[in-house]
Amino acid sequence: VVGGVISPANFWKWQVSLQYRSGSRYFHTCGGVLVRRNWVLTAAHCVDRSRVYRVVAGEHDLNTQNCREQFVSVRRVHLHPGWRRNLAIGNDIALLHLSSSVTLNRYVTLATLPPTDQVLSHNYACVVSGWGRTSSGGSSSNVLRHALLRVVSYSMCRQPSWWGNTVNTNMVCAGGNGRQAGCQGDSGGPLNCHVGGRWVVHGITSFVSSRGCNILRKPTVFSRVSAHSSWIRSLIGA
Ligand SMILES: C[C@H](NC(=O)[C@H](CCCC[NH3+])NC(=O)C(F)(F)F)C(=O)Nc1ccc(C(F)(F)F)cc1
Repeated sequence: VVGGVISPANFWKWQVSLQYRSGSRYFHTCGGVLVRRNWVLTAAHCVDRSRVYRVVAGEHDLNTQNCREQFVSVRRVHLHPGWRRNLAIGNDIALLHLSSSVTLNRYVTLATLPPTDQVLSHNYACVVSGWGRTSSGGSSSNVLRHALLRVVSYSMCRQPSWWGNTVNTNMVCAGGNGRQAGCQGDSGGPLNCHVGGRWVVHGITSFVSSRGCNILRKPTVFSRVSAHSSWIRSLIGA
């Protein structure tokens, strides 16, 4: 996250770290969102390589361990059937079936998902969270960070000087002010929006400009969760 702050520990209780094994160690590669005790929502581009994955719930500082973290392996990766490995086509979303269920407690809770096809209006204030880079081309963060990003309407996001036809209606654009942004390593994590008195995950972090993360008029682009309700429900139930 670029232009953000360090999150209070375990504030985003549905945020998980998605990690892959290399040798005998695991490395953070993406964020994820806990949607059931044994299901995690993430970005398809995070998991479309055959690797051994695990998720860590209750995580804050990737470099320290306390009693709050829960480490769970991934039993099966379900890529969205419409994922074509082209960010512009979209469907950059996947569900991870965990090998066991995490324990819900004061550090780990389930995300609230939006009603089908709910679209937030232009300028609605949301928050992106993650352990990704803190500047374009910079290093990632050991501690969870977040930044305020305002929703950019689809009509504005689709303007030629913005994202043009790289974005479609199954995506949410947010930010683009040249200061705050998601960045590499935040992929798969949540766009958290406070709606009706509670935090709701409206987006799954998908892409930023290849010219940099916090580029003016290139908002961070998220898979719109409310566009994928039926697919999500078909796997995790109502
Ligand atoms: C460097 C930049 N990285 C990204 O946007 C990566 C996803 C990369 C997946 C493939 N390895 N996502 C992020 O950095 C995220 F954290 F913001 F989500 C990028 O590739 N941007 C990009 C590439 C292609 C297109 C498209 F083809 F759709 F025009 C749009 C953006």
